[in-house]
Amino acid sequence: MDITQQSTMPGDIWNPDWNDPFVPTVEPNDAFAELVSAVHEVQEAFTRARPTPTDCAALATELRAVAAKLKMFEVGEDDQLAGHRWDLAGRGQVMAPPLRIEEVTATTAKGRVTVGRFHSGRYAMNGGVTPLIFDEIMARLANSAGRPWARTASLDVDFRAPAPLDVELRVQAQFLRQDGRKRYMRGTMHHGDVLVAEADGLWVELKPEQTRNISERDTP
Ligand SMILES: CCCCCCCC(=O)SCCNC(=O)CCNC(=O)[C@H](O)C(C)(C)COP(=O)(O)OP(=O)(O)OC[C@H]1O[C@@H](n2cnc3c(N)ncnc32)[C@H](O)[C@@H]1OP(=O)(O)O
Repeated sequence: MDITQQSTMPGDIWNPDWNDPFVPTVEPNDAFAELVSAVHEVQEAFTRARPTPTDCAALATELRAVAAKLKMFEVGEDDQLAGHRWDLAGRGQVMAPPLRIEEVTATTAKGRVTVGRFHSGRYAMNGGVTPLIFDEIMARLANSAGRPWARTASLDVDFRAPAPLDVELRVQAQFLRQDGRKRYMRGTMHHGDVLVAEADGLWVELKPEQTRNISERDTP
């Protein structure tokens, strides 16, 4: 796939016309999506395993061989695929929980996420993972509807109930108000009817000199 075309594809959430109905653009033979899925499988299998020392050594050698192969394709951050595939859950960023954002309006965003043991604290979602999910959905909303770029200035998360693993959680964000360059956002995460976490966040619109490193491909 030609990565230079990524920022203009219909499913690109930063596209200025993106308030049109969201159409995921995963292609039938999407090899990069396959690779992301394979990395996720490694992460989950690694987390669940208790290999012997001999097997650890052999596996480390195999994984280093994979890393060496990937290094042959290294590009600059603007050109990498990970994090730039807006149509994939988690944007193809393998550290991120696989949040699938399903709907964004000018004032609301909705998504779903299921995490496994890789993102576990102890029989529940790790407390550092929940803010990752809120940051992702609230940042998308903060930067939607053609608004100029803003970065997260503060994110305050309240953990109301353990967030279970291996089941779907619903995540929502709401644009509360704008005050000059400040955009106030609110987020909630539910398992069924149970509120598992909620968040308040502040996004601050960037001044021109603060957008120097933002690539053309990421500009709404
Ligand atoms: C590549 C682009 C990606 C963009 C989306 C990706 C989402 C992200 O994950 S961003 C990564 C995490 N966030 C960051 O790295 C941001 C780091 N921080 C910064 O860059 C700066 O502090 C930044 C831009 C947020 C604000 O700095 P600056 O522009 O100098 O703000 P400043 O003029 O001091 O303050 C503006 C207003 O915001 C308020 N404010 C700023 N920070 C805070 C804060 N943490 N808490 C409360 N209020 C704050 C100020 O009080 C001020 O309010 P008022 O206008 O009423 O006086």
